[in-house]
Amino acid sequence: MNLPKIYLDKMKELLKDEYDEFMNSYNDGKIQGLRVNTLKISVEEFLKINPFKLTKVPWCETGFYYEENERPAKHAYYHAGLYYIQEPSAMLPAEVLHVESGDRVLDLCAAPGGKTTQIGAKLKGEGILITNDIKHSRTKALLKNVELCGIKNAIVINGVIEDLNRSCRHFFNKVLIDAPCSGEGMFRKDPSMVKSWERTPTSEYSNIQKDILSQVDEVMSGDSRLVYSTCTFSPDENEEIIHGFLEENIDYDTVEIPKDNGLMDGLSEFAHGDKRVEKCIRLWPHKLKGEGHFVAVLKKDSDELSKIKNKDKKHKPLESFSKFVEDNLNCQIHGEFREINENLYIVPDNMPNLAGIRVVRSGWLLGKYKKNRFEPSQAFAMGLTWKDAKRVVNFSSDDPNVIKYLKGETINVESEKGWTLVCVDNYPLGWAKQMGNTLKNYYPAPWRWM
Ligand SMILES: C[S@@+](CC[C@H](N)C(=O)[O-])C[C@H]1O[C@@H](n2cnc3c(N)ncnc32)[C@H](O)[C@@H]1O
Repeated sequence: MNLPKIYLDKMKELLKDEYDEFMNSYNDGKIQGLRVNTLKISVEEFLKINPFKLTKVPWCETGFYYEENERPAKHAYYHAGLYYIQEPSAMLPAEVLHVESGDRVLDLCAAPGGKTTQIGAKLKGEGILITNDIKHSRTKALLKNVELCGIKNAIVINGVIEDLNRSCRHFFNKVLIDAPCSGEGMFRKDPSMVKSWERTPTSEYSNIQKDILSQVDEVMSGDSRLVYSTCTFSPDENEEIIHGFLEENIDYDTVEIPKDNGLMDGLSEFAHGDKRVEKCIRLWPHKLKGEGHFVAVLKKDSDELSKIKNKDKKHKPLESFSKFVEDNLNCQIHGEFREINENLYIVPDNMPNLAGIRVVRSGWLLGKYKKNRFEPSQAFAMGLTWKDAKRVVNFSSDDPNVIKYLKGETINVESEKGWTLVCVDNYPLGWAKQMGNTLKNYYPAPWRWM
């Protein structure tokens, strides 16, 4: 691989006698992984039906390596949201955020949603996840991944941290900042990143990182955890940033994470000798099977209280939704219903007032009111199980009808008239409507198999 001299010199200074070992890692193949989505299936059940050759990622209980010749994104189980494809070192930040069901979590730099989908699974539908990206175009992929994985308690927004300072003051007990960075850990996986590295100095990223961190305390509750991560090796975007943050924020300290399986300490010599940064984690490609990452876990300890009151408002959905449930489902849908522009949602408990913020999605989108009818959404299908629907058409993963359905084509099968949940091996893919001998396809156009 052709790497810029200035980068190589920097790595020599950083790695000293490990430099050659690090450089040799560029000759290895890229490392690829998938993470089982436990909102849909347990790891144990997945391993029973798994069609790939997998080996365990040591630092993530749901993470697996797959072989270079496998194509898990082309399998029907991917389209049923049974797993998310994620580079293995990128699985660590959400693991060490220690999310528990019921937490109030912010994922600030979230698109396309690798860590958000991991956090969503850990919340198990309880609590709230506000997931944000500054780029509106990137929130589309984020939203799709939230829906595909069946996450019901996420609010997807498009903004910057200042937008949340008022509405979510001291609200979150877990915050992840997976910061924009110079991406030096991506060179092996995506050599085109080298060009963008050459165009943009690391100082441009470190300014953005400092700016984000200078405002994060406003949204953190008294007793809370902050994880900062990057996929770059550059200390000015890693240890130095954490050192600067700790100097400015006396309520915070770094948290020790057990470092086994090749996880290494942060480098204090590049942070004015600040020993606190040694508790940070470096994932080096020559020390473990991963492309590379930096992760800092910080704990805030102060007695600030969340300013958010629990609004105990219950809205009733319109009759046409109740009729849809009665006619088509075997289950009841519970939660706080909210109607926004003829769309019906269930919003997470304790949802803050996000007035003035560009909200892309407010929780679980159930569907749309069309005149006197209710039309269910794709997100609704992805948040159900096959047992919830009165009419199910179930294909096995090697049935050609699966691809036909994912391509948006009409399928010839006979079943009872009405809304039907189309499944692969009992895992929902989306809606169709049985009419005569055909299933009219409601798989959304932007999701279709190309
Ligand atoms: C490293 S990527 C995030 C990857 C993501 N966490 C994942 O796991 O899939 C960084 C993201 O931060 C976004 N970003 C850049 N500056 C930001 C800012 N000031 N506030 C919020 N997001 C920002 C970028 O658009 C980009 O999508």
